[in-house]
Amino acid sequence: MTETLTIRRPDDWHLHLRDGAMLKAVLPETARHFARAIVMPNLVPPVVTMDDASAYRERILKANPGRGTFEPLMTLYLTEETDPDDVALAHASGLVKAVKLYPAGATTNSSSGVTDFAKVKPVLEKMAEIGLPLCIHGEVVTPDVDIFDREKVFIDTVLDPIRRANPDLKVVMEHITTKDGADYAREGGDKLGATITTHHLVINRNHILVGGIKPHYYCLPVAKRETHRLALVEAATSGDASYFLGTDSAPHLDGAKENACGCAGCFTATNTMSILAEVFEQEGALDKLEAFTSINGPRFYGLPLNEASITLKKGAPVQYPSKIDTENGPVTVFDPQMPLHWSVEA
Ligand SMILES: NC(=O)N[C@@H](CC(=O)O)C(=O)O
Ligand SMILES: [Zn+2]
Ligand SMILES: [Zn+2]
Repeated sequence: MTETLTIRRPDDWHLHLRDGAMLKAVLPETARHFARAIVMPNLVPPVVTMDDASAYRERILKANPGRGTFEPLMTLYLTEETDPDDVALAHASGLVKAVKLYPAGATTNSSSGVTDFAKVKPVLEKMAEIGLPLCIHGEVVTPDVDIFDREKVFIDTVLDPIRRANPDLKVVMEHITTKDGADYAREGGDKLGATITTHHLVINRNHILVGGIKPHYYCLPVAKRETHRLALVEAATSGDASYFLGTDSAPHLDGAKENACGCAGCFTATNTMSILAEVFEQEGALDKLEAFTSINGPRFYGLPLNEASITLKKGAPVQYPSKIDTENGPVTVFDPQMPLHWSVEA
């Protein structure tokens, strides 16, 4: 007997598509299975204004010829100079679905991010007023805070004060990696959501460091100890409306990862749905997969659920490429170190 699972077509609520040759190479990997994605604005230079977002959206659509209906949901990169009126206009036009807050220096291409939170107060107030969500990379960058504690300290010292000062602001805690993050999101009411990545459901910090350093498992926020991974699995598979998929699929050329100063990001677009089905099945929670990938996200963002569906089929271990090629070199696909039995039917 073949087992199949049909769910609404999934969306990715946190995705890096990059630009140019990389965009061309990675976009089909997402468009194959996903209907929509919240596209991260951390290009070089970043996507700051409505005009930037509009031009970037055109480049994405052009890179996806004849591949159906993939819809990029655009975001703006919050800087200390961001103009609240430009944000409001971008939202009103329907172009922009969220604003992204990077603490300056926290992650890849975050140097134009925020250091002085007082400077972005007018933008946050405007966003609360118009109902535009703020997506947050939640890590402090102060050198005295241990990298494994950056998320928890951020919640206590930055996120909670922001939310108290702006109780109507919709906030997404991006790529949570701790039990503290999962608990805070669950208790935060309907104005607070959290994305969970594919890779943080699979790896803990041992995968990065035991038996030699594994650059393809290095991402930010860095994977934490096993107790935290288990809390994330529990959260994602619970069906709780606070949690939704944001793969944070973040391609870098192999040469930039396999490097004395390797950059952060795991590329999971290619095998995400197979990995998630495997993880949810192991938890006896396949019936909760659709909530995580296809329902909780659009509900939070106030967008319609996808009417189209995908069917996953269980069988012999799935074959997927270990790398995808770009004009500038290969990008390694995330290796979950376990056989995957669920494939997405074409
Ligand atoms: N997650 C990562 O490790 N890297 C992301 C940036 C981010 O999402 O923080 C990237 O753009 O490469
Ligand atoms: Zn991030
Ligand atoms: Zn990201």
